[in-house]
Amino acid sequence: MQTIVFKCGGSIVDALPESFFEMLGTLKATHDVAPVIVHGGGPMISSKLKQLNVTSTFVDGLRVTTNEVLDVVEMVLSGAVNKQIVRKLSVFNDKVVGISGVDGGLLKAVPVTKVDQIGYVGEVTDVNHDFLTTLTTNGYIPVISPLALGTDAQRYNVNADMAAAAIADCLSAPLLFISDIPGVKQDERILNHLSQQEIESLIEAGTIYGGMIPKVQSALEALDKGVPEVAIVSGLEERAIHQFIAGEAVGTRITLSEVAYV
Ligand SMILES: Nc1ncnc2c1ncn2[C@@H]1O[C@H](COP(=O)(O)OP(=O)(O)O)[C@@H](O)[C@H]1O
Ligand SMILES: CC(=O)N[C@@H](CCC(=O)OP(=O)(O)O)C(=O)O
Repeated sequence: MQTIVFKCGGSIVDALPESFFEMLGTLKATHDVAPVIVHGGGPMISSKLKQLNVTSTFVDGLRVTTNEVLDVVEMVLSGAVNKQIVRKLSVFNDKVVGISGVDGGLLKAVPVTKVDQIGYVGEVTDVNHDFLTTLTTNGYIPVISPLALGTDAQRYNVNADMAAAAIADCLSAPLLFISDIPGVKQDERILNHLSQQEIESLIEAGTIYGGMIPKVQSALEALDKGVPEVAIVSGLEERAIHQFIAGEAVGTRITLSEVAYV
């Protein structure tokens, strides 16, 4: 049985069709693939913060997270968004379990170091492999919200792309980023393939910006640690997800070095 990590971005969660949940919910039966789902919810957090009159800003695609912001992040991600995905998947599979990275010691984190004064933003240092594989080998589909535990019961807000990459690394599983765009674009053209060097120049040039920065950086980090395959696709392209499972070219495929795109 193969495991694949699917990261569902907050940008697309609400627009995902029923057929998407059916495909993921029946993946074990149809393809002998165990899905592990990691989700975001950035737009939903921003909208709840706005409603509560709490200001929040981003640095390089990461949300500056005060304790007040953290309360909202946890409420929205581990509450509303997580349970929405669990409910929609449960129509097609009884064994869907929604957890946050805080549960079962799933994700351990330390404060991020590459950005100053960003507050309670964590980077994952440890993933509980036993816990995850106990779930997947018993047929459960984990749906994971990206909060993590530090020392002294401190919670951290982890960018969902970074959490998904750490989980894919722990499971040595292919990683598919499901977003609201069909791939990384340059001048409105989708780039079918991106190497580390190309990514660095596109960030430098401002062509890759905002939430796409942690996505491509997490992809590179995952590949560097041995994750076999990483791609970015739109959640509205059902065929793309089937093609990824079949090992075919989809969306934007990311690799460390320049290789001929097959
Ligand atoms: N070069 C690029 N190509 C495509 N999208 C880009 C690019 N640079 C930045 N983006 C932005 O990244 C967004 C996807 O990242 P994000 O909003 O964080 O999505 P998700 O919720 O799926 O993690 C796109 O909707 C787009 O606004
Ligand atoms: C540190 C940080 O930025 N955390 C993210 C977590 C949610 C997320 O990553 O959601 P998307 O996948 O929809 O972007 C945030 O607070 O928005």
